[in-house]
Amino acid sequence: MTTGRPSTGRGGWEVRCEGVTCRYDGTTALDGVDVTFRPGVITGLVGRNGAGKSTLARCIAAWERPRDGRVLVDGAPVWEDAGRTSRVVLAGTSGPEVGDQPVRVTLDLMESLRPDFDRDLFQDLTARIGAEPGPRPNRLSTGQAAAFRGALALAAQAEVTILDEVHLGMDAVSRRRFGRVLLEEYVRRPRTIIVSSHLLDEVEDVLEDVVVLHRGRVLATGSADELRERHSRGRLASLTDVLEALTEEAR
Ligand SMILES: Nc1ncnc2c1ncn2[C@@H]1O[C@H](COP(=O)(O)OP(=O)(O)OP(=O)(O)O)[C@@H](O)[C@H]1O
Repeated sequence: MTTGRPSTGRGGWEVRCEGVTCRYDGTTALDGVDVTFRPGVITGLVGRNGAGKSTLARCIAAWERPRDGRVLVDGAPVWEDAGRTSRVVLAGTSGPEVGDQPVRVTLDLMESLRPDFDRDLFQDLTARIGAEPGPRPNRLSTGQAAAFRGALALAAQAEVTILDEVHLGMDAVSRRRFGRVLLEEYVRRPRTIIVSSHLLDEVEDVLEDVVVLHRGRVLATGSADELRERHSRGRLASLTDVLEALTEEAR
């Protein structure tokens, strides 16, 4: 797609980053990032601490405007395009919840901002993950809040869904259930999913593509299987092995 009008297909939208550069007072968080996330594919955005993953996630979701370059979602710039921003959802370590208000206020907000947000699906997802939403979001523990945000993001049924360390704080059972629910929802309604997590061993099985960031630059992209095979020495490499090898080479 190259027109300004978003496509209405249900398979998820392509995300293309062209020369995306972001700086914070002397720190270059992203340095000319050129990368494409394929539509309808689950891609892992991986990298060591400070690599720029969260900054890239925020640029894709139009929470942050790159100093240079641009992010194209479904072929057109995402920045200040409500038809696109409403269909790119980012769940991270902070979220859209209205902490000190009853949960229904957050659900009302999601319904007004996200065209395909489904309240019943949200309730169903929290039950499947085993995370009761509680009376108010600010009374949730770290892990409960993470599961709450993950369920909100999936219930938005957005064409582009970004999960940035959404697993952080979830206990092992919640992480396993969330992973299962993520796949079930993806199969039920395919969309473009970008997953950033340091728990690579736990998420790597669901990743089809991988983008490796290092010091604000793209070190490698490709299918997860290709990258694992390329870095295998006698035994099949894990994504942690791939990340270690690539970032050592780049030192
Ligand atoms: N608001 C900010 N102000 C100043 N520097 C920032 C800010 N946000 C990020 N940075 C810097 O930008 C760089 C990239 O940070 P970012 O959070 O995107 O990395 P990350 O890959 O998500 O890291 P982690 O895996 O540790 O969460 C880091 O050097 C970080 O210190």
